[in-house]
Formats: sequence, structure tokens, C-alpha cells
Amino acid sequence: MIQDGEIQVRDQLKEYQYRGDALEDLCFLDFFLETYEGSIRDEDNRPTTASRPRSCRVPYKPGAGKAKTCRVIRGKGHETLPQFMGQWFPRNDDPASREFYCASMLLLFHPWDSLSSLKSPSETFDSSFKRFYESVSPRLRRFMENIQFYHDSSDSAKKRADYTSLILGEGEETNDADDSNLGAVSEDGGRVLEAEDVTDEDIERCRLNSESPRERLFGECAMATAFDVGIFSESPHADIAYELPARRATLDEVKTVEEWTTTLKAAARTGNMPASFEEAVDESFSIPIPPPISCLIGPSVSPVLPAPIDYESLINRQRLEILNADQMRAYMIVERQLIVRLRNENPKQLLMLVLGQGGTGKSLLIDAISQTFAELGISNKLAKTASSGVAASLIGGDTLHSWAGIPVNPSDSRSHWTERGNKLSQGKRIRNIKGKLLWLHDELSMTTKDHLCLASQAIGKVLTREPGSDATLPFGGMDVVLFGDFHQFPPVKNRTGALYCNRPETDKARAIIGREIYMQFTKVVILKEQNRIRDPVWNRILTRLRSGDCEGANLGEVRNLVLSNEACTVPDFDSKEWADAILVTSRHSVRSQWNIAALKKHCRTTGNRLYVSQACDTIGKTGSPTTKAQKLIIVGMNEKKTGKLSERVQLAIGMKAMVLVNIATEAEVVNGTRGVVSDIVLDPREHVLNIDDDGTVNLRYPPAYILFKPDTPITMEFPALPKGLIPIAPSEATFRIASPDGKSHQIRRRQLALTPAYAFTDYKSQGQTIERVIVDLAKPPYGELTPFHAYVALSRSRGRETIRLLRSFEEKLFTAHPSEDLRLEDMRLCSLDRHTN
Ligand SMILES: Nc1ncnc2c1ncn2[C@@H]1O[C@H](COP(=O)(O)OP(=O)(O)OP(=O)(O)O)[C@@H](O)[C@H]1O
Repeated sequence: MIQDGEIQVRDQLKEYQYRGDALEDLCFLDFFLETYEGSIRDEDNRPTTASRPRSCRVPYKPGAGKAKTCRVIRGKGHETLPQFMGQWFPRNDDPASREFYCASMLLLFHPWDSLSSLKSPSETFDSSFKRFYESVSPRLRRFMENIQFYHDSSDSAKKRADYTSLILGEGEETNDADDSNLGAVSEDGGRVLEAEDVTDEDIERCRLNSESPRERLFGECAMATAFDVGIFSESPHADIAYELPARRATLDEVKTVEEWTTTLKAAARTGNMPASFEEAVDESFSIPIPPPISCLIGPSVSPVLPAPIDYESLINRQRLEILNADQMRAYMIVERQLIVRLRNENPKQLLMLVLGQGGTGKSLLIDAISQTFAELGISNKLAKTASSGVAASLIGGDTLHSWAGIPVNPSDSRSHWTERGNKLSQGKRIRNIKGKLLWLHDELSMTTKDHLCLASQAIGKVLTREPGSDATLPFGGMDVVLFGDFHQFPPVKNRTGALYCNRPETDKARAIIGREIYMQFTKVVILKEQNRIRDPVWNRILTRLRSGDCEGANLGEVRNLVLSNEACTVPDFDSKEWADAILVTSRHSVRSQWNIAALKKHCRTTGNRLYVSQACDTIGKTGSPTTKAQKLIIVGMNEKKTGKLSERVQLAIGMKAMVLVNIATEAEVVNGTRGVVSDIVLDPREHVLNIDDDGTVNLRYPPAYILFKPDTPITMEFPALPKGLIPIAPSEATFRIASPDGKSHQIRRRQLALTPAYAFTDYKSQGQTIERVIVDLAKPPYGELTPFHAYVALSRSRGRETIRLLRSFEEKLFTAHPSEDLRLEDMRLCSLDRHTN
């Protein structure tokens, strides 16, 4: 410090030792927390003010060498954060440093004048500390516990870092031959993770800690609000008469389900969906293409032309009456184009955008176009995709990546990306694209410039082999209609990748080409009539939210829907309408905790049992069970690294569920399909059931199969099963883990690819109409919440009667425009819309 113009070395030990008598009872830590050094002279002469009483000052004792300064006692609310320089304090559980630890604690927390007063000459620091500790205040005791907590936390973090460092990066060779090596000694002689180091408690702790504490807390706070407002309640289990546990499958049944699964997988691969199981097992099965139309597509070399077909008369005009003016405008552009194509009249390629707010009927229009293809008998000539699995399942399509066989990060370093990849994916791409007349793609807002370029390359590549294609045109000349709403989610983790972002200086070649292709979509129809939202006030709020123009009155209306606000009309969450309400949240932590609570509520009210399906993990080709050390590594892994199959899946009969993989076909039961679990049949090995006091059945193996009833009825039927039900057996995935000895191990996991569907993340909610929705827009612990999140979540239901917000929100979600690029693009698109007919 500088005193009287000179640099003085501060001696905090001396300052403490020479503290005035009034501060005698302060320990070393409190001395610095509760007092600071001030000047005697200046402060004493200063007049007091009514709002700020003069601080209490205590002079140092003589000998401190501080005649001009004193200690000033800090006022209320004036807090200090001490910073301890150098190494952290010793730990309390290491005998080797015990005396040092006790001396340090006494020095810090026991008031002293000289070091010799901390203990008598005959005793140890340990015994003096023990005496002191018995009478110390709870506050100081907590400080000591926190000092030790630092050591406990760093031990756990180190242990976890050791374990997680074992998780293997991609692309390494597997070594299934030697899977018992986890306890080996590494080449440099260091000891590696021993299986017996790990206990069941370690595994459970790791499972609980797989989420960050802040994320978990965020979820717990959401749940606390949900319990407070009566969405959930903790009722005792004792009075509930649960159903008898599910039956076990017979071996014959297991065999049958295996056959079904194999057949469904094969059907999904070919894209040819049989109408019945019998048809599927018939090897000669294939979708019949109606001869009159298919023979007209492609070059017509036959000298004898069949009589022209009146295509218009084959289309049911009555069903189109539902379409409003803009929907009809867009529909007719597509129909006219299709008929000209079918007549082989070489029309100009159609590249059209159909845009519109959530609920303006884009999906309905896609459905109307699909039905026209069906009525003309050419459903196999229509391709439908979306950016996400859920949106794809809503329109009966596939994800763009899966349909066009686009790898995650395609590179053209050695050869063009379309020429690489295994035969299976190349073959699938050809089957999907070949012969298509029209490609409809939904959820445009999440499609990047890169995606559009890649899709154009994939389609162009396949069509080069087709007569009538034009390699100089994007998509090889195929007609394309893109659907969406740019005010919904932009591309994940790549906002500037959105089609409306023009970044020629920074974009790479592929994005620049994608943007060029996008600019060729000059036919634009904007759907304006709102069909989902029936509440004009809510519609106005959402329209303003899209451009960040909400005002005080709008915000007031939204606040009135926050369940914890007094002005909010809290619905009866046990009523028929609200019992099925779905939560939309930005965070997985809230989603997963909500799903568990909702499933328990379902079980309590219906008497259906809760089952916990534990994934069956085995090691590579040997099939031996995983060791505890391996289990510890695996429970800490993100689901993205375990083939998207969860370690545990909660299940109950009657549960609302969502399928997480493409199970039955590319068009019927796919990733994102929602429905209800109508039966659970256990694995035949499940002899002795492990049932908790609350009736929960902890399964040792995933069930042999469940019966699933999709919300959208399926056409396929299975022998001996009621119509509309589909059996779902556990899916399989393989992934790798590594041990520190450099050996890697392939883990094979069997688990049901299913999740309870009482809560969705906002990304998964995009495109869905949800009759009753509870939206969570609270500021998350990490990352940001944008107006896109708010708009997507709040536009899922019909109005103020059917929407509630769980917690309060930040106003800027409603008052900031989501993107300047989008504001400019909106103007350009409006102008194109006016000129499209
Ligand atoms: N012309 C119409 N007449 C009556 N109802 C309609 C019409 N168009 C759409 N709907 C209904 O409005 C609701 C929303 O339609 P749809 O899901 O097609 O909207 P969307 O534009 O695809 O929404 P999102 O952007 O959220 O996916 C649906 O229940 C649909 O049946």
C-alpha cells in the first residue's frame, strides 16, 4: 500500500495481532471480513449525515506502527470476499498433514494474540483443535466444512476426469478379442482403472451427476413450480391397487417378434411398405405402379401412344374445398406443373417457396398434394422430407439427410462426396430419388445453404442417369417446393447458415452455391390465414412477437398466463382437458424430470405399473456382460454417444410415448412418431421381479416387446394383433469405449427406442399442434433463449384458453427482432408473393 507517499509492505499478521481491544474476540478471518483500514483524522472530522451514520472505528494498539490509521467496522450489507493466496489449506483426512491442518484452522478461526496462545506447550495442535471444534459456532464450522469440500470436489472431479478420459474418440480400431483387460497395467507402468475400484454407489452417483448441477437445479425449480401450482402432487402409494405385473413372452412369441422386426427393417430399407405382414414376407412384394401413367413418364419411344389421360378428372375436387385462397393458389401451381410433366410437355422447372406462420396450414397443403399423387396412382413419384425427424413424421416423410444420403460432414477431398459411402447408403439414395417428379421439403427455416447445395448435388447425381433430367439445373431439373416459416427455429448451432443470410465474404463454396440455388426460388406463396390460433388477441401477440414489436399491453396478456402470477387463471390440471397438457421447454433437464413426474401421475391415476427398462449392454462379439468399471464409463456417456439408446427407459401401459428411431417404415412409425403404449410383454428371462415399495418394477432386461398405437393410424396389420397396433422390440446399437491401456471395446446395447411424451423440447415441438400446452420460457442456466424459441413454443396451441406459461420470462424475447437478415428477407419475399400466381 502507499502511505504518505511511500510504498509500505502490509503485514496482515501484525495488523491482526495489534488489533484494538474492542476487536479482541474476532478471529483472523472475521477481522478481515468485518473491518477494513481507514484514516483516523479525516473520518473523525467528517460530519455525519442522516442517511449514513458514521462508521465505528477502533484504533490499533500501540506498537502497531499505525498511528494515523485504525480499523473501520464495515456497515450492514458491506460484504467482503476473502482471497487466500498460495496453496489451498491442507485436507482434514490426511494423517500426514493433520497437525498442519489443525494449526491452520486454529490460526484462522480461533482468536489469538500470539501464536503460542493457540495451544499449551504440552498439547498437540490436534487436541487443541478438537477442544475448540466442540464449541465453535455453526457458521465457522460450515466454513471449515467448505474448506474440506474443495478437496472432496477435486477428488471427485479428478476421478471423473480419469474415467471420462477413457471414452474413445471416433474412428479407432476395436479390440473385441481381449475384453478382460480393464485392470491391466499400462505400458508406462502406471496403474489403470481396476474393475474392483468401482462400486454400485459410484455408478449411481455418476448416473445422477451426468447432468451439470446447474442444469439439474434448473429442472428441479421447474418441477417445484409445477408441484406448487397443482400440476403434480405427491400422493401416497399405499392406497393404489396396481395391476398385476406384465406377463413374460413365450419363446415362440420372441421368435415371431424377431421375424416381424427383420421384415419391417427390410421394408424400411427398400422404402416399399407392405400393407400387411403376409405381404411383407412374400418376397415378390413390391408397390405396383399403375401402368397407364408410369408408361408415359420418361422418353416416349413407342410409336403407338395410348389415349391421352384426363388427369384433372382423376382428382377429387371436393376434398380440395377446404383449402383457403392462398393454399389453393399454391396447390394449383403444383397441380398444373404436375399434369404438364405427366403429359411430357417439358415444363420449366418449378422452384417454389410456400411460407406462412405456424398454423397457416402448410402441413395440410402438403397432405392435399400427397393425396393428389395418390389419386393419380403415383405416390411413389413424390418425395417428402423435413429437417427433423418429428417434422418428417408429421408429413409422412423422411429426414432430408436420410432420404438424400447426406453424411454429417461430407468432404470432397479425395472424390465427390456422392461417390463415397457404403453401397447400402448409395443404393438407398438412388432408390429414394430415382423416378421422383416432385420433392416437397418442410421446416425450411432449419435447412442451411449447405444442405440445399448437398441436396441439389445428391438429386442431380442420381438424375443424371434418368432421361429428361438437366444437369445444368439445380436438383437435376426436378420440381421442388420448400415449405416453412423463417421465424421458427434457424439451423441448429449455425444461425448464419440460414438460407436468408447472405454472407458471400465468409461463406464457403458450398454455402455460396446453396444460397445461389435458394435465390432461384422466385415463385413464393405466403399463407396468411391463421387456422390453428382461434384467439384474435393471441394471434396479434404472436404476429408482433415475430418482429419483436410487442408492447406493454401484449406483455401484460402474456404475463397473465404465467401460472405463478396471481392474475393467472390456473386450470384444473386433473380435468379431462388439462390432464393431457404437454410441456414445451428449452431444456432436457426439465423435459426428463417432467416426463418422470407425469408418468408417475399416470400410474397413480390409472393403477398401471411403472417399469424401468435397464439397457442390456454386452461386450463386443464375446457377448460377455460389462464390468463395473465399464458401466461407470457408460453411465456418464451422453445418449448421442450410445447409439441414441438410453441407459434406462421408463414405461407404463397407457403411457404417451414417442418413438426415437425409424422402426417400421420410412413413412409410418419413425423417429418422432407419437402414440400410446398399449401393452408390455416382458423378456422370458425375467423370472423374479424386483418390485419397489411404490410398485415400480425394475426390469433386468428390456421387455421382449411392447405394443404401440400411433396417434396417426397405421395401415399395416399384423397377424393376431388388433388393427392399429404395431409391436416394437428393443433396438440395437453399438458404440465404443476405451480403457487407458489403449485398448478399445465395442459395447452392444439393446434397449427400447422410446421415451415418455408428456414433455418436449421446443425443437421437437416445431410443426406440432398441441391442444393444451404449458410453456417454459425461463432463462436457462447456459446458452440463450431467443425470440425463435418463444415464437415456436407459444404458437403450438390455439390461444389464451389453451396455453399457460410455467414461469416468468425475459421481456426481450418479445421486444427484440430475431434477425436483421430476416427482416430484409421478409420484405423481398412479400414482394415475390404479390407476383406469384
Ligand atoms: N384451410 C383450412 N381449413 C381448416 N383448418 C385448417 C386449414 N388449414 C389448416 N387447418 C388446420 O390448422 C391446424 C394447423 O395447420 P398445419 O399444421 O397444417 O399448419 P402449419 O402451417 O403446418 O403449422 P406449423 O408451421 O406449426 O407446422 C391444423 O389443425 C389444420 O388441420
